[in-house]
Amino acid sequence: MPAVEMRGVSKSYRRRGRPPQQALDALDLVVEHGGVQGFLGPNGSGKTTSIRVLLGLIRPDAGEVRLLDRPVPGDLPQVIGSVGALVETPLFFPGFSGRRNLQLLAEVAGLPRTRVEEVLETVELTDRADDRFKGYSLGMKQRLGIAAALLKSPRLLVLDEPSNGLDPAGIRDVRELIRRLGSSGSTTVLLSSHLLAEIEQVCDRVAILARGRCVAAGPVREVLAGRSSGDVRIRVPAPAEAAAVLQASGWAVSPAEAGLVVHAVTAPGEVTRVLAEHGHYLEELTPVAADLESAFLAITAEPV
Ligand SMILES: Nc1ncnc2c1ncn2[C@@H]1O[C@H](COP(=O)(O)OP(=O)(O)OP(=O)(O)O)[C@@H](O)[C@H]1O
Repeated sequence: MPAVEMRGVSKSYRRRGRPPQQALDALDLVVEHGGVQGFLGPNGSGKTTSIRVLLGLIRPDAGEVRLLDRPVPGDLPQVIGSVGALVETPLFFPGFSGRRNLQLLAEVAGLPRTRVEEVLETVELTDRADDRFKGYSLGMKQRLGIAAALLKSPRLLVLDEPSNGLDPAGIRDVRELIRRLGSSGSTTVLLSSHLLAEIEQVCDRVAILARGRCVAAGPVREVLAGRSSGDVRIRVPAPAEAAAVLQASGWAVSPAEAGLVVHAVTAPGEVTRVLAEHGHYLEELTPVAADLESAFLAITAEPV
């Protein structure tokens, strides 16, 4: 049973004097339990809308949504207690300490104070827990927000662009925290981001959104490996001569560090054969993986 299932979910926003804006277009999305699932897409691709539909904050026009195996919004009351979310900058009392703010939330939720200490520990704010919230850095404020979302020991934690607006140290701390949460085994983390590096560093799996649709999904490595650039890097003892041989056989070749890159190769064995026929024996041949940036651009640019 997946943690999240969205099938054929559509949502348009009505706009005064203009045609409606289609934010989700028959979106299919499945998030399996455990680890960190990235939700990657350019601005306006529908990430926030999906999350708002998932949390029952807006109703979709069509489609089915299941959260922890319960239909949403129908069974939302039964399931929302197992979901923690940080969707906007959380509101805390600025003059109260981080600890006091969490204690108030815990009291409202009927949770023991020991839980406050546990989540402070998890987000590494114990040392600063008695300082006033208004004196916290943005990164600390964000980590306190994550602590608040963790109070209920959620099975699913939804974080919408948690690094937005943070300085590099804050970004690093939040990423480390998300990685730790994902590897704890008890919580599935759904992390939306438009930052490729963040997804690459933090996530186990990724779903890529473009124009309100999921255009690629799977383990981060597989989604990217499926987008190999078609280039191969080779090492030969005489690169200049080998390049001339390959060019004469119709390949585009460019020099690379310690060798050559042969472009748009469909059968690497052909490169080996042609070179061997001309007395050039390969020392190394490696496919060049598409870097994340170009894979992402290629995926989101494809017509769907
Ligand atoms: N309340 C709204 N009224 C009208 N259009 C909206 C509204 N909210 C979102 N949209 C539009 O729906 C589309 C999807 O927006 P959404 O915020 O879900 O995307 P996103 O991937 O989260 O982008 P971002 O990273 O910029 O927040 C965009 O074209 C956006 O302009």
